[in-house]
Amino acid sequence: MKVLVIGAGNMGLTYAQAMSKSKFLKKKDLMILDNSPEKLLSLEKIEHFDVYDQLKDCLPKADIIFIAVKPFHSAELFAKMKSMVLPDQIIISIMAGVTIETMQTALGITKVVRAMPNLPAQVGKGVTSFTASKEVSRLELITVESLLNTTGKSLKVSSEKYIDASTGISGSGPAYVFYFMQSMMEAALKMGFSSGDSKVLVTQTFDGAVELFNQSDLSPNTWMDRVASKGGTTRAALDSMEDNNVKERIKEAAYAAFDRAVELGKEK
Ligand SMILES: NC(=O)C1=CN([C@@H]2O[C@H](COP(=O)(O)OP(=O)(O)OC[C@H]3O[C@@H](n4cnc5c(N)ncnc54)[C@H](O)[C@@H]3O)[C@@H](O)[C@H]2O)C=CC1
Ligand SMILES: O=C(O)[C@@H]1CCC=N1
Repeated sequence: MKVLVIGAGNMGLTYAQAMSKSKFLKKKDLMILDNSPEKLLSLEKIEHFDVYDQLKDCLPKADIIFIAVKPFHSAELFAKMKSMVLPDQIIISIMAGVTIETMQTALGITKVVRAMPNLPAQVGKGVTSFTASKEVSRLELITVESLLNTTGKSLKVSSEKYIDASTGISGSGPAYVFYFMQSMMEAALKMGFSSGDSKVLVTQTFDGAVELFNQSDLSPNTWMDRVASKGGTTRAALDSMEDNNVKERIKEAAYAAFDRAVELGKEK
């Protein structure tokens, strides 16, 4: 089985590296294509896969084509690919918003998987939701799932609605966590801690809280109650967040990303 990754950016390169190190693919089974000269230069230093700058040299050899360019580059890319793609090739797209139907029409093929990963894939802790057109067989889907799992966990969803929805939760989600971290680091700095000390206090707090949560069946609400003493400091902080409707604002933000994913799918 040969896999071609188109777009060697944050996500494409992450997936290429994870797949190349997995037991599913041998070195020569993984190809990567980019059209940026600087990117191609940096790829030369990586030995795990063959690097290309022309579709005609790699696309016909691929069984699975992984598309990881920005959504606004997709139409131009599809136009170039259309005359070269073969009916049996499977497309896996991780582009936000771009629908299965759009890809089937633009490429003139039927086997399309839409997936939504996230950036922690870079450290093997990603989560990727995915769904497929009915033409992708059960066996092919098992192969696809194995490839997606090389970057962490995957979740098969029943329709594309949930791909757009998971974009608002897990796809964009790491940025929400970083937003929270940044806010806490800024508060620590304001309280007089050095930037190094602020980083230690905040990162260890996130790491420890997630670890605690993962090692139990308790809900976040229960854990909040364990931290908060009656009339104490944590309650003062949680009350301040409640007074400012922070929870509602976070939900709105997740919906803004969800809505934007749907919108991206309608843009030409
Ligand atoms: N960055 C993230 O956290 C996530 C990104 N995504 C999706 O992944 C996709 C890629 O995002 P990033 O990796 O962040 O973008 P990026 O900008 O880092 O990488 C895109 C790469 O595609 C290349 N490219 C553009 N047009 C091309 C073409 N016609 N042929 C070959 N290569 C081409 C660019 O040179 C660049 O190296 C996007 O569609 C995004 O929606 C999905 C989930 C998370
Ligand atoms: O911001 C974006 O559009 C992409 C999709 C999910 C994360 N990054």
